[in-house]
Amino acid sequence: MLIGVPKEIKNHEYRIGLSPASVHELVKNGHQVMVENNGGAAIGFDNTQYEAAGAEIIDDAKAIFDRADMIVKVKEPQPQECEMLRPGQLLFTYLHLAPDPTQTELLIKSGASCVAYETVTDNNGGLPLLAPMSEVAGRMSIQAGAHHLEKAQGGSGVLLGGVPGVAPGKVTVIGGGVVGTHAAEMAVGLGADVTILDRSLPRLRQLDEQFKGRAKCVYSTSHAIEACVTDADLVIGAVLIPGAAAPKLLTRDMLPKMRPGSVVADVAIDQGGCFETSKATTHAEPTYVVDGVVHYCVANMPGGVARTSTLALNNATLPFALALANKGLKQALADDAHLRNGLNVYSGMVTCEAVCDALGYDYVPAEQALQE
Ligand SMILES: NC(=O)C1=CN([C@@H]2O[C@H](COP(=O)(O)OP(=O)(O)OC[C@H]3O[C@@H](n4cnc5c(N)ncnc54)[C@H](O)[C@@H]3O)[C@@H](O)[C@H]2O)C=CC1
Ligand SMILES: CC(=O)C(=O)O
Ligand SMILES: [Mg+2]
Repeated sequence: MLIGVPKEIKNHEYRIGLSPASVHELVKNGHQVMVENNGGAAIGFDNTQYEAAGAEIIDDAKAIFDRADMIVKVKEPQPQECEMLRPGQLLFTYLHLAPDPTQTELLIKSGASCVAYETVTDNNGGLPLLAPMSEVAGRMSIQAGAHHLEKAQGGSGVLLGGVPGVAPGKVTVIGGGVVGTHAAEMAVGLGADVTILDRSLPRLRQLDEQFKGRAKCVYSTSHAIEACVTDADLVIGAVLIPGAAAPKLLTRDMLPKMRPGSVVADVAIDQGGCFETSKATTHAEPTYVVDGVVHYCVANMPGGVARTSTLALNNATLPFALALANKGLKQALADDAHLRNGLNVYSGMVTCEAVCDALGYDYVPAEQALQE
């Protein structure tokens, strides 16, 4: 198969779909890989490393989109990238379609087959291609939150760990999945006073076992969320209903009850955000203020630590990229129900039920779409 890896074009996005090691693996399996000129240069993967791994360096994205059977990316395709996709071409990347009607429409129009990292599943009920970036974003959210609590950044001037004689800052984490757990571990590590809310009792039991009293584990109701949020210095939004738009759990009326300069970091922003007042921001301008509360809503947080993130993402995506390249889309999806769950758009049909629910499309199950 001829595989194309364009350079990412989203604001401050320095990750790349395939690392040199992944290219080497695909080439060893008999495939050809095209990488855009300097696609990984910003994170120390220069053209010579890709060439040594067997890739061909291509000057512009258009030539890659024109020729490749499969495009491997990181972020959802931007409008100009969607325009370059063509019928039958395979796109393997994050999509986050439920909150994004424009991208969904463009992918339907393209006729391409679009497999979304974030809806591929595993045997344990997890999302193996989302997990590595959730680990990164969860850990980063505390770093970002601590930074924006500083006065010079518009924050309240609270040090999360406190000092002897001064109580630590309070961190509320809404959603105790991968993002939430990694956020809580970092916050606990800094010495903060941490509360995690989740609506899954089995998950709360696991968290209780893991944190052994170092974090409070609370059942998520709107009443509990309001009590924890209004007492917090830093709130992390980390809920997910796979494929679907995030529920709005932190509502606008709670903001005036928070201490001015408190920070809310909505990691779930790529699914539309779980705070009513969230709107996506970029690494260049990560925050804005509503009712005195600093909002951090960067939709591609792992792009900020792009080298670590590219390596972590490739560890998870490579086996699936290999399966798609070795077997072709139809056979790879027929053989693996978990990978099949990643198919969101196929030949103009929307094959992810949660996306159809959010955007009003007729749902065509992947099995049915693939037969047409
Ligand atoms: N902004 C960014 O750069 C990044 C964003 N993300 C996003 O972060 C979000 C969370 O991802 P993961 O932690 O991997 O998901 P996950 O599936 O591991 O965890 C989500 C948790 O939310 C809980 N939950 C659902 N409804 C809830 C409610 N009403 N109250 C409390 N908890 C509730 C679930 O029980 C689950 O434990 C996703 O939207 C993901 O796309 C992930 C990586 C990077
Ligand atoms: C998960 C995601 O959207 C990201 O890593 O940017
Ligand atoms: Mg994202």
